[in-house]
Amino acid sequence: MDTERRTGHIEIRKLRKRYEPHDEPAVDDIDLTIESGEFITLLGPSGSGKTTTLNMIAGFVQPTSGTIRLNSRDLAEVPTHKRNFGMVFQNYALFPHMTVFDNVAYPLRQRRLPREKTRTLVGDILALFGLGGMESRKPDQLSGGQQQRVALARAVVFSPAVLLLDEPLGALDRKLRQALQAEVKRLHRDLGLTFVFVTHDQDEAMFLSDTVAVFNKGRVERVGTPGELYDDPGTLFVAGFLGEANVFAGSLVDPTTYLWMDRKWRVAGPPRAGDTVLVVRPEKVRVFDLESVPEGWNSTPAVVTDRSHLGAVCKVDMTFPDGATGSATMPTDAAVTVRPGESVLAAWEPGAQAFVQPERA
Ligand SMILES: Nc1ncnc2c1ncn2[C@@H]1O[C@H](COP(=O)(O)OP(=O)(O)OP(=O)(O)O)[C@@H](O)[C@H]1O
Repeated sequence: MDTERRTGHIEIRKLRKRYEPHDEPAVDDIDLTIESGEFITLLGPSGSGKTTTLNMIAGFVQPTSGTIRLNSRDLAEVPTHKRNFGMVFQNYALFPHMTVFDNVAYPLRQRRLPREKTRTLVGDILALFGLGGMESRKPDQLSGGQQQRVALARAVVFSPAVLLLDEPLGALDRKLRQALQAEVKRLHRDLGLTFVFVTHDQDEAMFLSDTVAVFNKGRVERVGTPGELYDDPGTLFVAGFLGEANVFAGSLVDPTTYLWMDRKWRVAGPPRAGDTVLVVRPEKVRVFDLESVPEGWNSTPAVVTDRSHLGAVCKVDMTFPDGATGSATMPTDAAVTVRPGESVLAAWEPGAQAFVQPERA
């Protein structure tokens, strides 16, 4: 079987990159399996090693050690142009002197496809991207969004095994970015191709991906579906990077009781070993008058510092007795009447809290 024609299944094992002369590796022994046809996003802050990882998959950067396999084949000796990967980057990198048609036809001509076949494939893919009728324009006669559509069309026209995307929408304004996100998602559904997408934008990652791999300081801190990572982030870093979290660092006194300051809270399910920090998402927190918390809920006193109307939701910012800040969000019509300066009880159901590992040094 011609393995390179299949949609790509990628296996990354003990992959490491250390750039000379730095001591700290940019990518530190990561393991990651990318399923065939999956949309995976490498998400993390600037400098966490996402682009280095993508560039090692692409073949632009030589790993210091470790292996990358595509459909079981070790890519160590396979040069970039033989990996059969489509690529899209933030800066469109279209050929400025070529027309839209020639830009998109370029990878097919390189592969010496017959002229008629090239014409058909380019026509089909331009239609898919809503670029019909623009064949003879040059890139500088297109908007930013259209240029990025051409770049996407060029990256998938030759049916690659995998599409690699490095912050492809980073240069676009918010509205356009959202429109293109929807197109990228549709494209993935239509093509059934493996997508590996790099971003530092958590909302973009959550919206697009089947699976998110969260990078922190050169390591993959956690891998899961957006829902899994949000509800059970596993580490304090992931809890804070994917959404907001109220953080309480106390201790488990017995399997059903968590002690924080002088508060004793109920534990719904026993935490995993090492998961010592309790986190609660703001939308799980409700704010009550003192002494009126529902039976069985966990609660802490708090002082309201701000209340803001965010359209669909209302956000209440608070300070807790340990001096930490936190928040609660609730539907605007939940009739919250609290005012800054007021003392309240912030409360949640035990099932709504999660336990995570503290931040690693
Ligand atoms: N060519 C290079 N030479 C030396 N150091 C590099 C090189 N490329 C990246 N680095 C360093 O490796 C680390 C990881 O960078 P990388 O670009 O992979 O991170 P990233 O998560 O993609 O961040 P960003 O979103 O800012 O690109 C950083 O500390 C960076 O400074």
